[in-house]
Amino acid sequence: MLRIAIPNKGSLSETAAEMLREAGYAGRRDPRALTVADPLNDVEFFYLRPRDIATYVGSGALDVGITGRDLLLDSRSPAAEIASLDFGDSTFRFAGPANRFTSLSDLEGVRVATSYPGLVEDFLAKHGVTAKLVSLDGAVESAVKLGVADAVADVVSTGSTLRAQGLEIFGPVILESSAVLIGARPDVPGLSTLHRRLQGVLVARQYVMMDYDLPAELVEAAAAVTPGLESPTVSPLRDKEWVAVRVMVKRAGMNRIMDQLYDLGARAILVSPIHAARL
Ligand SMILES: Nc1ncnc2c1ncn2[C@@H]1O[C@H](COP(=O)(O)OP(=O)(O)OP(=O)(O)O)[C@@H](O)[C@H]1O
Ligand SMILES: O=P(O)(O)OC[C@H]1O[C@H](OP(=O)(O)OP(=O)(O)O)[C@H](O)[C@@H]1O
Ligand SMILES: [Mg+2]
Repeated sequence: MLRIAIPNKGSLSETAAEMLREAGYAGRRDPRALTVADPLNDVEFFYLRPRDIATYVGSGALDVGITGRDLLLDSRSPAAEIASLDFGDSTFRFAGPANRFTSLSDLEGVRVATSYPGLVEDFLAKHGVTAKLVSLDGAVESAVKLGVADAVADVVSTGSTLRAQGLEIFGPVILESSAVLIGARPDVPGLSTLHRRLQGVLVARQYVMMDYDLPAELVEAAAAVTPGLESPTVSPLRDKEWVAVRVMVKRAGMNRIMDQLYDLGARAILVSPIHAARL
């Protein structure tokens, strides 16, 4: 039985639960439940604070988990990232009062508030800067105005929280984060199935199926536009001069590709969603 840690609340919880549901796993009926058994899939879910998930997985108490890359690094847990899950994107940055700081070295000896002290300490140490970290639980953007710190290091999504507190980003990007699947033992039974299922959900979200009809002599030119993952499926049509092509394309670029195919001579270009996939 694979024991899986997933966020019980916060920014990552809803999408993580949705991905697992799309991957065919059982979810919570009671939103306050801390565990859910899914014997049909031979897994058990543990709903935990995202900040604690790397600790549980790193200690071996649980096999795998879904958390943020920033939270994983901050925890200094020995758990490793297995795959990025393409949601919960954020950037981790330094910020300070407008015009006060320009580069990382300006942080030398300065008070920096953060709720990710492990992550920030490791980053500063790597760059040879010694700052005084002020560890806070959240709302760190208020720390400067309230006088407990000179700068902050925090998760930035839209940047509106920083702006509202009169702070500006400076210095290098500390980390580009996203939700990740983590584990401590790559060979744990059941992990490869979970990983493949989650990848199937990502593929179903990122790709669409494209069908089109094409004069047979244009197959090579069309394959250059839509190479597919392995190779496009080309089927004969009743009219021997035409073929039907079926191929997966990235959802994000599909309209540009349809235009290119149309210009090339393809007709009846149809797009349909992929509901599930195993590649
Ligand atoms: N706008 C955002 N605000 C906070 N965290 C975000 C945001 N977007 C993505 N994340 C990611 O979500 C994870 C933090 O989730 P977590 O549940 O710990 O904090 P939270 O959503 O801020 O909830 P809370 O503040 O109630 O603890 C991190 O990996 C972070 O990078
Ligand atoms: O760039 P933005 O779109 O403004 O988002 C980033 C802010 O959102 C999060 O705060 P949250 O609401 O989770 O509160 P917290 O600081 O108490 O965790 C994060 O800690 C930042 O403060
Ligand atoms: Mg928060």
